[in-house]
Amino acid sequence: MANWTDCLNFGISIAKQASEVVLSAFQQHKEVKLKSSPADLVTETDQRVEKILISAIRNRYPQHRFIGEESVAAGERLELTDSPTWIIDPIDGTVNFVHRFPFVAISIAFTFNKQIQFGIVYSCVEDKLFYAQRGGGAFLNGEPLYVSGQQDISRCVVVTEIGAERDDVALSTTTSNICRLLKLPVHGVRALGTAAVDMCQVATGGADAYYHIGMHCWDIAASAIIVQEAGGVVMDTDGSEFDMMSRRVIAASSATVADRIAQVIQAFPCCRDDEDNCRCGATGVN
Ligand SMILES: O=P(O)(O)O[C@H]1[C@H](O)[C@@H](O)[C@H](O)[C@@H](O)[C@@H]1O
Ligand SMILES: [Mg+2]
Ligand SMILES: [Mg+2]
Repeated sequence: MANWTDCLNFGISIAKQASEVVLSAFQQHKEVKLKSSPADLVTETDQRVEKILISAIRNRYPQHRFIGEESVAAGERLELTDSPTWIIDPIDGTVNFVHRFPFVAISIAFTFNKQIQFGIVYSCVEDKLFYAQRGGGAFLNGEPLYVSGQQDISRCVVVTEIGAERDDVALSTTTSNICRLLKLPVHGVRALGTAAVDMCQVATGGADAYYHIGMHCWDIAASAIIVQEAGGVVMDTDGSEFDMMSRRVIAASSATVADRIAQVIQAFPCCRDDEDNCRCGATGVN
């Protein structure tokens, strides 16, 4: 059984180093480019942080492979193999970063044999380091994390996102899902603007569930294992097993709450991340 602890520790150290780049740019003016929609932004800092992370990892682990949000956006093929693979979102919450809304994270997941072995989500402005290794528990700044265990949907705070998809079908599905949950009722619905930090709230017990349709593997792969190792449940919105490439996810404090949300919400169609002609994450931005 391979032990990836050295990779995890290296990942944490480079996430903290890279966050210095994010924080030094946070208050500065940013040049913004558009990707898949007018709400899907990228800055030079996103691209620079991804290059810093990948070159540092490649230098230490030359045989490892990468799936990086901005590399895919620049046209690199997205292919998950059995090889050790780093799945990187250099800035999760780029809209927040551009607007100086203080929830931006570096998200790094690591897979082997296509199974997530560890995840790191570093919320830079908050200085909150979430991480988990398979079988080793979940932590926030070194303290163990546990989900709320809530079983009653009417006592839940649910986190979701109004993503970058702004076509009529996505918007009507997204808003009707929120209305259906509010009518159950749930205690509240929240959105921080970063899928990774949203989902980590479930691991802390501060939220009881998170769901999203349309995000990408790099948005949620790290936080998925953090929720699982905190005792939570992660699955597809249709109730099937979690599939990080499907662009649909429910993370919850319990299977009861996850199943209830799967009954209530609907998904809009979007191509899989690993679909060859899926151009949702890539727009040839250089
Ligand atoms: O900020 P990025 O890395 O682009 O990720 C966001 C994604 O683009 C949005 O569609 C989602 O709604 C956010 O939750 C992601 O964090
Ligand atoms: Mg993201
Ligand atoms: Mg990003």
